[in-house]
Amino acid sequence: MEISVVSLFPEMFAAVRDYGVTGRAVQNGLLSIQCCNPRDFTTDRHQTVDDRPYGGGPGMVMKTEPLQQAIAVAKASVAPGATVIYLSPQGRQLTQAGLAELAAKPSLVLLAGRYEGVDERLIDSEIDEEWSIGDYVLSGGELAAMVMIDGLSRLLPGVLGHHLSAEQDSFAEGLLDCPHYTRPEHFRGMAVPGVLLSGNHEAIRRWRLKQSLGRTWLRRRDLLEQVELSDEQNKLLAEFIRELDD
Ligand SMILES: NC(=O)c1ccc(NCc2ccccc2N2CCOCC2)nc1
Repeated sequence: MEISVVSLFPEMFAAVRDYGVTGRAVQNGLLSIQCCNPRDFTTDRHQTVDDRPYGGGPGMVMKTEPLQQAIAVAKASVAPGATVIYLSPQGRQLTQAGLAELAAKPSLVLLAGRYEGVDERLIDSEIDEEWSIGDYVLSGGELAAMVMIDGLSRLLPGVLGHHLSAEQDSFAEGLLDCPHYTRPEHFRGMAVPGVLLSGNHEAIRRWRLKQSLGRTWLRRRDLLEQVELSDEQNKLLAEFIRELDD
């Protein structure tokens, strides 16, 4: 997957390009992340990328010319047919399903806005999709772009070592994750659930599924309503709920 980001702060993207799962994906050639800075496309002495808003009001708006030139260069630096995405609070809410859609695309250009945002005419003429990582306001689109990059890169073939962890990613099934444990076996007087020490992989699979179902029921009933449960899942959830009263 080729990604080119348009941002006034390209150095920020070291956080995904140089570390962890995404950093390894870049090293293995499974992901490429390039940056294009609109400031490099200014012609005035002050390298102006923003201007006062028509209609008055606080803050500044990002100018169209530097952005359109940066977007043109960004599109030219990735495979043709790139989807141009704008990260903003006004966008479509990003979910695991949305990430799966994005991970299937050959290339992306991500526009990270600053100031109070971008001239609407730039959005109308250059942006294919507007996405939001959640209902909150950030100082810029860079962190939202990195959240999207991280989430979709985990879905690229070959990025996660044991593919199972992506499949077992309970969020991929629409459920919350089960609890996890590692050594020591006793910590502050708390033991590890016995089933996890049993070596009985089928019992462990059922226990983990039951925990995912139960946690989703307790913490995110809204997610559970979107999931079609199998007979086994319904049975395990009923057991979990019954055991709550014990
Ligand atoms: N939820 C998200 O995905 C998200 C994304 C970006 C973002 N901020 C950059 C931004 C981008 C577009 C429009 C306005 C703004 N803002 C600029 C700073 O002032 C507030 C408005 N915030 C939250």
